[in-house]
Amino acid sequence: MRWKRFVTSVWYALNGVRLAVCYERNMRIHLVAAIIVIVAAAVFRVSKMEWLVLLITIGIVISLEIVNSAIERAVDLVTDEYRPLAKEAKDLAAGAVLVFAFLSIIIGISIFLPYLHVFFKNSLHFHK
Ligand SMILES: Nc1ncnc2c1ncn2[C@@H]1O[C@H](COP(=O)(O)OP(=O)(O)OP(=O)(O)O)[C@@H](O)[C@H]1O
Repeated sequence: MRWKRFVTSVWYALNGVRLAVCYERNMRIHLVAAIIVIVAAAVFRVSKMEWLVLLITIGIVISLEIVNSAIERAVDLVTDEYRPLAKEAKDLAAGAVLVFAFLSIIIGISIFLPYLHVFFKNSLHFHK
């Protein structure tokens, strides 16, 4: 049955997400950051377009972290000895996460900065 195979593969994929959340410290850091960003976006009532950019960014960071974890496991499966290629594979995968995590900080700052500016300006007026 085709749908049964589909449900099984979704189940395995969800297990992959569970493994990343349970065993990867960096994944938990990304999740905490994502929750903070989502709460801030709701509080500041960012525009629909900004919501989309934030959600895409969060999705890419989390997906990259899951792929990075998969590569780490695949490398560990091949060897537990010191191998220059194993190092390169792991460092390259980690580099991919780092590049996009850095970009996502810039995206977050450029979206929230105008809202923070208005917020602090208004609270200064309120205290005068
Ligand atoms: N078999 C290996 N041969 C050579 N260098 C390795 C090997 N395994 C890991 N390394 C190096 O050590 C670093 C740390 O490896 P480790 O397996 O602890 O993963 P990690 O990058 O610390 O991931 P995490 O922090 O998510 O556990 C790697 O980034 C890589 O530079």
